[in-house]
Amino acid sequence: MAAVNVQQPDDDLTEAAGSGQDHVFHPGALSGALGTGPGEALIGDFVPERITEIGLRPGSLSEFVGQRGIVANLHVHLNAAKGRSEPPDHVLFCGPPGLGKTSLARILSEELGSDLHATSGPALDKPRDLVGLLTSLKRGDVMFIDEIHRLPISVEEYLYTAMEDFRVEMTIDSGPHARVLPITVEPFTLVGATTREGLLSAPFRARFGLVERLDPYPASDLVTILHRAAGILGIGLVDEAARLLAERSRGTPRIAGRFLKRARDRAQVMGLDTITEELAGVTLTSIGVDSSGLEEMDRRILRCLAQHYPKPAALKTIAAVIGETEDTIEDVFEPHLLRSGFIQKTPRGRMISPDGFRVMGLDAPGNGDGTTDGERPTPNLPFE
Ligand SMILES: Nc1ncnc2c1ncn2[C@@H]1O[C@H](COP(=O)(O)OP(=O)(O)OP(=O)(O)O)[C@@H](O)[C@H]1O
Ligand SMILES: [Mg+2]
Repeated sequence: MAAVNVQQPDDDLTEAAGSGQDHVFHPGALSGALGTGPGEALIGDFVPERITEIGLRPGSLSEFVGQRGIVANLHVHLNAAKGRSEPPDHVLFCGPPGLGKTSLARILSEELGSDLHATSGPALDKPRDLVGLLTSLKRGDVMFIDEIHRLPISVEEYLYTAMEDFRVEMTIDSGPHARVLPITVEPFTLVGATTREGLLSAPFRARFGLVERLDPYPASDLVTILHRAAGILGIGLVDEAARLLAERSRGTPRIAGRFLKRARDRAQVMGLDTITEELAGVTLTSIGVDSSGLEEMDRRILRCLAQHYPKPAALKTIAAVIGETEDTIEDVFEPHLLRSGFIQKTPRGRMISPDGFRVMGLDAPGNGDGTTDGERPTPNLPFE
């Protein structure tokens, strides 16, 4: 079993293992520690939430549901690299939060039978922070950098020679005594994950042999993911309930998993061993998810845009009004609102669409088609 070496605290792993930095995590230890196989946790057993999150992660490419094009590409590339006894090319996973980028990075190292060294862009402040990480890599290991778009430019440039030539240079001393020490790095695979591909510089992006973009999942894939997760959590889930939860999950497995866990809570306190459609519906209502899959924050954004109408609202304004960061609005909330056609991006800011007014139960002012005289929203621009 491959080990996971978390150089910097990584959400679920360090929390679940209750340790800090430089932790080597063996995925197989989880079920051992719990005294159950991953599918054997019963309702009422003490299974901390973050641990169940790890258990829900698909462990191999064959367990990874959906994103068929990406899975097929990874299969071909991994097998070809294994056949040549070479580490695979560097891989970049791009896409909105919760679609499976981290899961794929872990799967990659599992499939290679190599160790995963995980860190994140903001944790690497200076090139020096990279040296220890790079020199600890063994041949064929996977170095995973989450939020890679947040790497400082000096660290990014330092990575270039490591990625291309498997060597780096370290300057020792300063002034007239300064010496440059060349350091060789074992051939490795860098896996980067980003929710903001557009923020990566072109030379950096060009150094990844594979750039894979994850798309939101169709409801049918989410139904499969939910049934698998329900099996792991040890709760029954009728098909209609799975469909309802899937349809409200904005194409995102993480959200589907969250809804499932809330429905399981409700089933548990009611003494039920199966999530029915009715129970799923009550759960969604209780956590503020409406029939269009909108949550409270989405509604706040739409309310803010409706108040500005017919003027577009700048991202900064929306952030101030709803009390969220601009990044979170762009990464987490906006993609779904844009995809559903509830908002539009214009060159001067965001605008609510006629469908946006409708979903909020408001009358669209103006010409009835979302425009007022002299004001015509431009079509949605592609995601950044
Ligand atoms: N294809 C899939 N099949 C089954 N479960 C999945 C799949 N993709 C994601 N998940 C589940 O969704 C959760 C979130 O996935 P993951 O952490 O890999 O997303 P991410 O893209 O790295 O998100 P972020 O950008 O926020 O880091 C995981 O716990 C995993 O259980
Ligand atoms: Mg992630």
